[in-house]
Formats: sequence, structure tokens, C-alpha cells
Amino acid sequence: MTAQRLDGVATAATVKAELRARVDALRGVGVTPGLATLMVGDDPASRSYVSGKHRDCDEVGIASVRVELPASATNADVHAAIRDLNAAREVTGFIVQLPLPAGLDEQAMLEAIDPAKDADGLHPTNLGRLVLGVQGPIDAPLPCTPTACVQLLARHGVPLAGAEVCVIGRGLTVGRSIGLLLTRRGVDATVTLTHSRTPDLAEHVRTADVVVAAVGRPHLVQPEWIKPGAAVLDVGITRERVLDNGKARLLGDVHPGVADVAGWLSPVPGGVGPMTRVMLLDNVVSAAERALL
Ligand SMILES: Nc1nc2c(c(=O)[nH]1)N[C@@H](CN(C=O)c1ccc(C(=O)N[C@@H](CCC(=O)O)C(=O)O)cc1)CN2
Repeated sequence: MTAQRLDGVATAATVKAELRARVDALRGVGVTPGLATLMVGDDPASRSYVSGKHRDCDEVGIASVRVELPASATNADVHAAIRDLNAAREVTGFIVQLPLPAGLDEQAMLEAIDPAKDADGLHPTNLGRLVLGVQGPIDAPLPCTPTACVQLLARHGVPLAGAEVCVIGRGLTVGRSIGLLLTRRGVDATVTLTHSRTPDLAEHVRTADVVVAAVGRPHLVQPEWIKPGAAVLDVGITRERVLDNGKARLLGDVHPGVADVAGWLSPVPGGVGPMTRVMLLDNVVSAAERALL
């Protein structure tokens, strides 16, 4: 079997076209959605992700503002920048790019963001709404990578109702919240959350109809772990230095041989990553729409 590709680039292009129409409608009533990014330090991967977010904004007509602080910034400096963004009228939503340099209190920064402007959906109030199952006419911001995973599966027709999902990884941006989305009414999957200390990890994966690998350990998930025909989402990205051409090779958490067993597989690059970026735009546009209600 050769798995069907869960194509994040093509699906993101479809979502961007939908977002462009929503942005045009907002502009029609005098509202321009605006995203700000706050980056501290000079991590090359973070810099490239942040640049991608601004390019995406340009493509769909969202205004964007880039705020940068040096790696030497203190907790007080970052708090001050967050306060400014909370107050900035032209900023509909913003993110603090993670990870922050060592010594900065990541949790305190996320909590300092105005929940109404939390474009990442990682503020405790918004995660709490997800736990409580609060759903309004326009959802509160949802965490971007988990929604990216659900959308990528749903838009490729992967059945989720009644599916057994095994999530590997308990990190903030994916593992801790994806189960809440997958078990929502209307999605109706059954979720097992595993992590690097789970004994017999392979046994949990073997019974899953859908596997979400988000641990950041290259090629951890082996072909013989996968139930034939299962859908496999590769969320991990590790940069391996390739010195010949100076470029880094990107490795996912899933061994390439999984493509011979799985029914669907998201590639790295080109799978969940591009979808994560459009889900961020969706949160920004939704925040502007919510403000009009
Ligand atoms: N504030 C946040 N910080 C971080 C998040 C997040 O959701 N919010 N997630 C990751 C990084 N990230 C977004 O910020 C992100 C990572 C990767 C991609 C992506 O498109 N990857 C490409 C490969 C690009 C490359 O590395 O060359 C792909 O998979 O095709 C988008 C967003 C941690 N920080």
C-alpha cells in the first residue's frame, strides 16, 4: 500500500482562498484584521516561521506587524511589549513566538496576552473554554496545530467519528489539547494520549486508526507499529544539518517506510506545518468577526 498524501500545501491554499473572502467581507465594513508577532532572540527556525506568518498575512489581506526583542530581553521587557500589543487598536490578534530564550517565563507571557487577542489559542482562558466545551456563533481561538490536524484529516475525508486516535507527545502546542478537539461532539473520536515515558508505546499505536506523532524525535514511529490503512499525521520537525549544500534536512517523527503501510500520511515538510500557519490566520480573522457581533 502507498499511503495517500495528506497535502498541507494544497489544503492550506484552499483555506487561504476561503479566508481571503472573509477578509474582503470585513474590509467591506471598514475592518482590517491585523496580526502581530512578538519574537524574542534570534533562533533561525523561529525567524523563518515568523517570516512565513507575515507572508501568509500579505497573501490574504491581513495587516501585520513584527515586534522583535533581543535575546537579552528581561521578563519585564517582554511583559511591556505584550501590554503594548494588548492595547494596540490595529492589532486584532497576536502571538508570542515559542520557544522563548531560557530564563524567560513562557507561561507568564502566555497569561499576559488579552484572551480576546490570543491568536495562538494558548491562553488559559481559551484553553479553559475548550475544556468546558464553550462554543459560540464564532468559536473562541483554538490552538493552531491541533485544529490544523483535524482540518487536514477532515478535508481529506478521513473518518474520525468512532475512530481510535493515538496521540504521541504531551507538549503545549499539540498533545495537551488535541484530544479535546477530537472528542468534541460532531467529531467523536476516542483518544489515547501517550508520551515519551509511555511503556509499550508501539502497542498503543498498533490499535489506532489515526496516529498523531508530535514528540520531536526523528523517525520514532516505525512501519511495523502501524495498523494497515491507518491515517498518520507527522507533526514533529527536527532539523538535521546537511553540510554539502549548507541547508538543513527536515526530519519528521515518522519513519518514511510508514508510507507503505498507512492509508494516509502527512509529509514533512508540506503537511501539518502549512496548515498550522493558516489556522493562525483563521484565529485572527475570527477575532475580527467576533468583535463585530
Ligand atoms: N507561538 C507559537 N510558537 C510556536 C508554534 C505555534 O503554533 N505558536 N508552533 C511551532 C512553530 N510553528 C509556528 O509557529 C510552525 C512550525 C512549522 C511550520 C511549517 O510550516 N513547517 C514547514 C517546514 C518549514 C521549515 O521548517 O523549513 C512544513 O512542515 O512544511 C509552521 C509553523 C513552535 N512555536
